[in-house]
Amino acid sequence: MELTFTKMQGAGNDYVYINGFDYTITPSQAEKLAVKLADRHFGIGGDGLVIIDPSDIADAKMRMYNADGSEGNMCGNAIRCVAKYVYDYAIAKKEQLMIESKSGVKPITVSTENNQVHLATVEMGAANFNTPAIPVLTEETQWIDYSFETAHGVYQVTALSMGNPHLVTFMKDIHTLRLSEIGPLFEHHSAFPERINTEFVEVHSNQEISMRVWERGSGETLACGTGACAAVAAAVVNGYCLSDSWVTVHLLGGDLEIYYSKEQIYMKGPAVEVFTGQLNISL
Ligand SMILES: N[C@H](CCC[C@H](N)C(=O)O)C(=O)O
Repeated sequence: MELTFTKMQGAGNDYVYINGFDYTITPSQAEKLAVKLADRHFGIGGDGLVIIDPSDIADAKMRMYNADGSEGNMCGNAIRCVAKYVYDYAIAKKEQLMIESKSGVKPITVSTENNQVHLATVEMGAANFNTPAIPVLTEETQWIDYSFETAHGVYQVTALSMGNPHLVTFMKDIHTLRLSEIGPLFEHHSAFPERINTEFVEVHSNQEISMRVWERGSGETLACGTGACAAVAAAVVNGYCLSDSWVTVHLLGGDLEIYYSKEQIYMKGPAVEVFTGQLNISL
């Protein structure tokens, strides 16, 4: 099957995008395709695969798959790129877009230059700290500054959902972390029946943090949009950052701006097309 794809990245979190308006790809095909195309040696290379489908309730629908083929419910960096694709390729040439995801419809405002999107602001919804909603298997109703035991020692963690599961821990220096060793201990821990995305955060001020992320199904990525929202939400409830103000999040792949309130989180960041291509693939 001849497939046209588009490679896009948001703060270095890169995915292969396929236009589902042109191709019908079943969930099981998408899971296999994600593993094949995400491979950085034998495929196109990326943190996963995103399929941009028609939607009955929004301008388009995002289906996101991690590099291991597992489907994620929401992806912040990818949804900005989906909005870019929908605008740039005239699926919906509007600066206020609605993009459907598995965790609801997200309103997105795009900023354009030369008739192309370069920046997008997403209404990400509210953080949910209730452990059953994340999910976390525990007697506790919330894990905020919770002492969490791993094979690598005890970490003070905060758990929350941004439509996908996140665990946030704060530390003095994130750059000496051996993430490939400790990331899987969190991702595959028995407390997380659906696994989990984990953010390791260094606080610089009440409006500036840095973070690294170990993503469920993709390993360490250069950025994670839902993860940046989770990091700021956890920083606010733990008293490190200000509520109702913008916080700059420095990630390995670039910066995201996050505005936290109890009711709504906004994420602002870049959306970049890297290249397009064709490939022949058997589904
Ligand atoms: N990179 C994405 C998050 C992917 C989450 C995925 N790893 C999962 O929840 O399974 C983001 O920018 O929000």
